[in-house]
Amino acid sequence: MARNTYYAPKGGLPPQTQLIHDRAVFTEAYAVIPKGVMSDIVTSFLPFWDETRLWVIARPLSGFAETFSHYIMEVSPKGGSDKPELDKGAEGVLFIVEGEMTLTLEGKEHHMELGGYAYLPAGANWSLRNNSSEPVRFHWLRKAYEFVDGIDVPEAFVTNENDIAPTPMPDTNDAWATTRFTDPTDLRHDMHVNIVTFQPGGVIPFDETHVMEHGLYVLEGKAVYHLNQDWVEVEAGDYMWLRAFCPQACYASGPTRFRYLLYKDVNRHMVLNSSPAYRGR
Ligand SMILES: NC(=O)N[C@H](N)C(=O)O
Repeated sequence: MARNTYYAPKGGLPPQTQLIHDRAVFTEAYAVIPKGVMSDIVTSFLPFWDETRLWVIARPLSGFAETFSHYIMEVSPKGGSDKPELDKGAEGVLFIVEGEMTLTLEGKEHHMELGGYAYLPAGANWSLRNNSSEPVRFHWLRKAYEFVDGIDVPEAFVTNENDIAPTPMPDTNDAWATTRFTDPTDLRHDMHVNIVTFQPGGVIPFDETHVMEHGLYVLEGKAVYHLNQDWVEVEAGDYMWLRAFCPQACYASGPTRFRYLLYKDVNRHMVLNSSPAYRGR
């Protein structure tokens, strides 16, 4: 009689549930990085950050299209950085999802906790420390700021999402609203990082198809998202990354509200191939 052969590697196979639920997708139009794959084996580290690890969930890829990078940072007690950003041309947003930390920005200390949001203009002078006894987890979105002659660089600010009233989308019975951290008509800003909230059953009822790229990190709830030609189920902890013009719609499919942190690039000309900037690409 044939004997059984065991192929399982020493560490064991992933549990069956994980195989079923991991829904990672990478296409030319979009990517989905489910929370299940943001595990210990895909962490990164950064120069001049102590007691810190991170998950890089978006980065510029082709040099033509993707404008931003997005990290999930985890800073252990006493960790942080006195030299966090090495690129003087990079602006950033920090958004706290767990724990607390001290941000020193242009010489002023800010205690930041859940829902805390900081805008860091290109060239800002900042450092960060976790003085608490628990890890702090936050999102860090970065983009090369597109300077424009005659337009000032926006000033730094620190706030909390709870201090900002969401703006409802017209004609949605408040089922769809956006917490805006910057004024959409303020042309100093070339990126927006907002929070979009749907009440259960709320929808984006048509395929939005637009020039802005997106990074969407699901903060709460569940939904079915239409991405290009596919319907994808997403829930809290999942990430989606959409290239320019990727058609997108959704409906909030769970019993609780569905919310995500949304990156988009805004308010700037496209680089044309007649431009000297193009030749560097
Ligand atoms: N997928 C989205 O939430 N898109 C937004 N309506 C937006 O483009 O601002």
